[in-house]
Amino acid sequence: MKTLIAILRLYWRHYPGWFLSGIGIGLLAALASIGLMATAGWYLGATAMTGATSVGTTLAFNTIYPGSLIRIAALTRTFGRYGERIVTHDATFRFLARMRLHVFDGISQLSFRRLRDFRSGELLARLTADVDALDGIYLRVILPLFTAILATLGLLVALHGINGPMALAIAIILLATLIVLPWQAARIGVALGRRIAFSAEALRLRYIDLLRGQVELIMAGRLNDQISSIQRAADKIKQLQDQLSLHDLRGRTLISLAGGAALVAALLVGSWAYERGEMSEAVLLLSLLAVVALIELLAPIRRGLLDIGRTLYAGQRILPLIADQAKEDTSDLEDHGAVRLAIERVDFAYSAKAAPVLRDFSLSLRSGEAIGIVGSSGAGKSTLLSLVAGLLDPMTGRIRLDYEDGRMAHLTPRIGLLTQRTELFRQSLAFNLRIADPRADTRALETVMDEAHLTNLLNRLPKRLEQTLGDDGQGLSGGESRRLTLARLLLFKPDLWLLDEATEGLDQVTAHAVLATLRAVTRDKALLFVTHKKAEAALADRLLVLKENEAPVLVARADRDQWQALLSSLR
Ligand SMILES: Nc1ncnc2c1ncn2[C@@H]1O[C@H](COP(=O)(O)OP(=O)(O)OP(=O)(O)O)[C@@H](O)[C@H]1O
Repeated sequence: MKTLIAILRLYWRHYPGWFLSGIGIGLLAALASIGLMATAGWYLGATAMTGATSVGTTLAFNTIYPGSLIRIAALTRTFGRYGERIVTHDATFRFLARMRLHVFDGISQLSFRRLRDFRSGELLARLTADVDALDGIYLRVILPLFTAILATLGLLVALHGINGPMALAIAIILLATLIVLPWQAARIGVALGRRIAFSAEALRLRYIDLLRGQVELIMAGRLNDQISSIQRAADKIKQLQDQLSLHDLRGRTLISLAGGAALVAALLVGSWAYERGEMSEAVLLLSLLAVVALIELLAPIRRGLLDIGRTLYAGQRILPLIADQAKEDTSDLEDHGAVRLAIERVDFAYSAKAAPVLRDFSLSLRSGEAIGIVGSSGAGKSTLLSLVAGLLDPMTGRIRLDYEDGRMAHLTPRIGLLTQRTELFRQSLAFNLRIADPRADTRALETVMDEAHLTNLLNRLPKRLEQTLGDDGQGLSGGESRRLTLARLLLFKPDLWLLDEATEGLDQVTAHAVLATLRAVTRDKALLFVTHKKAEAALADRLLVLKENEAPVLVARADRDQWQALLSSLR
């Protein structure tokens, strides 16, 4: 129930007008449908009785008014249904598109640690299948339910005006149907829908495992096992869907029975009223056909509620991802000003059981300063960069990065991280660069390519900046890929630069050239970098030495002897 309310609140918050107009137009179409049947019933009854009683006598019967009413009702019903489809589907698609963006924003803000908890393909399922499943709540549950309840109440009020006892008899049967059947359908739907969604997820993940690990599965002779497990998941879904269809069929039968009961009750009470002269034949026929039209409105509610489990399950999985996205945009800011990084008494371990990588660790860094991190492999150098970049969360303590100018305190400084792993997309070179600045023109792109010492590469590519790259930068050498991500950072103009072995894998000449660029562009920025190389370490004002199970040591350039000894220990 909480999930249902949360989804409806989201819908209501973004599209209250569409939400209400959909129900309004749906109700209009439903009332027109009832009105059409009722007027047609009255018209038939009245003409029949006119024919029966007019033999030998002269009876006048006005066919203009009922004929016009029937036409108006028929047109209203047709246009109402069309309008309702347009409005409700448009609103739903807008809602889904917005939710997809919210879910994506939520995913992009997850810490690295939370991201690792998801299996591959799971996040894609959140963005696609789960968001799509939300369409059912409004279109197939709220809309038919509200329309049916309001139309039933409207008809009962009208019937009460015609004949109280008849309205009461119909009210008892229809209201009981409107309570019992949806409740029972929702109960079955929640249980079965959840199981179907669960099995569909298992099927999807097993497929992804099969596709990703095909070679390993073949080598280990486990391909058939994996295919059988996929088959089992598919069979399970079919079995559950058959159960759902069976419940749907039963529900339809029950609705037909309830409708039949309401009709019989209306007929009995109405005939009784007719015999006592309280109701004409035409009005009796009108009432009966109005009830028939109303019963038609009840069937869709049940089908929608049977599917509700799938929707709720999807809602439960994506609602936690939809965070409040009220971030400030700093993309328009030209002059970012000075920043200050403060790492205060941070403890970090990869899991509760793992040994801590950092213990009670503090460090501060300002714009214009450069700290190089050196030390043994596995000492936590990359981990420290990930913590500062916000990819990992400290267990205790805090890490703050702020603009020194108090007027910019509400803005988030830009962090640029260059790691060993480069992320390049199967898109043009220009696209890959413009991720950092969508408004950058060709000249700006060529400038950063030049600064990253990639002009030779650019000249080699037949389509230059429009050349499409392969997945993960296929077609480029490792060094070129890394320099391309460096060019992207140059375009991004971070306030804090985090570099993890920036010149690793580059030949000496290129490494020197890249270092010269880095020195120039980071001169008035804050720079924290990991290195094993003497030439790179010489860029720093202070060197942080990290060693496993030892307290970190900070060596300043002014401390000449220690500085020299440290540099000469590097290659
Ligand atoms: N994702 C992870 N999950 C669990 N443990 C990890 C993870 N990444 C690193 N570690 C562990 O944390 C410790 C610090 O690793 P880190 O990569 O920060 O070291 P490093 O100093 O950068 O090493 P190197 O110089 O070899 O790159 C190591 O013991 C490593 O095994």
